[in-house]
Amino acid sequence: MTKFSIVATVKDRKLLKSVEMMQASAVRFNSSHCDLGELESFLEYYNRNCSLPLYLDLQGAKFRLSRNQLEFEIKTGEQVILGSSGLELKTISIDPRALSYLSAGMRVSIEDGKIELEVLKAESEYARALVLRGGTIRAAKGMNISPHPVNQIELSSRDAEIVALSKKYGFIRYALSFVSSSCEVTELKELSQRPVASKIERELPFDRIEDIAKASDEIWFCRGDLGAQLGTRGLVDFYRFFTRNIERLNRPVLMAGEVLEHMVDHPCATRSEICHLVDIKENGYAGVVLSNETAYGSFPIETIKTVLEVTSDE
Ligand SMILES: Nc1ncnc2c1ncn2[C@@H]1O[C@H](COP(=O)(O)OP(=O)(O)OP(=O)(O)O)[C@@H](O)[C@H]1O
Ligand SMILES: CC(=O)C(=O)O
Repeated sequence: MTKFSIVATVKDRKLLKSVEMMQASAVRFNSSHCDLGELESFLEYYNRNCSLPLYLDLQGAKFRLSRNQLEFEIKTGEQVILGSSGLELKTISIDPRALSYLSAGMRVSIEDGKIELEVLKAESEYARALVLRGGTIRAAKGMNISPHPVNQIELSSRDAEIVALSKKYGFIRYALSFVSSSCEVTELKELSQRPVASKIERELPFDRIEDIAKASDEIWFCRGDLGAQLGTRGLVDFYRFFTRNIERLNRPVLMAGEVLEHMVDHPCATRSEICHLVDIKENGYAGVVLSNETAYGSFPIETIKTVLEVTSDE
């Protein structure tokens, strides 16, 4: 029987040795959180020091706040600016592609729904929004409007540059965010000649997901963004339908997003997390992708240990 995969996200080189010693199956590094120079030096180090496969996560069609965004708190009930303006309000610097889609009344979610805004007024350079649920604004965090308005048909120039600098490494594979068609995946595979995991992060007709799977080596079911796109009930309905049809995809499918989220700041998982983890395995998922738990959580090694303990066949 194939081993249940554990992909551990890291944000720098510090955890690599321990992740390898814990027998994780692969490492994930998100290219959206660093500049190309930092990425190159991380890859050089990885090449010399880690023998696990490395998924390089590409932004694809996903919207994010700017990497230069300053950190600050926003409070429920206050107004903020999205984009840039001279108004005396806190300014959240968003993906320029997103601005043209904003209109009054639209909901904007930041960091998988931790922060919620409602657009009050949209201009060409900026939008004014009311904070419905406050929190801390941080650089490069994901942003969602639903339904996601961008269907990418080719790689962005930044993603193509990342592929050009990374594909020489034999340990590299790619995880492509917000995929909506098989042609994006085919382009990436042809350009890189490397395996590609397609991240399902928005609702798509199942036959489209089947097409994407045919072009991909692996599928990741990404609950963080799916939850922001679909809301609670929508996520549950999509998850149930997807899971019942998982065998039709004929590819390994990994579960990503809040797998053992409680362990970001607690040494143990909740009972419901561990029971759900074993259900995921029974339902045909081939593994999990750990995100916050290993990227910045306080108990990364304990998290990997817990997944091993719950999912091992012995
Ligand atoms: N290279 C990095 N540098 C700094 N912080 C990072 C880096 N990689 C991850 N992080 C931090 O860890 C968090 C989790 O990383 P991860 O890539 O799983 O999340 P994400 O930004 O929500 O993207 P995705 O939705 O693609 O998972 C990030 O939001 C960020 O705060
Ligand atoms: C992992 C990821 O991208 C998500 O859960 O949205």
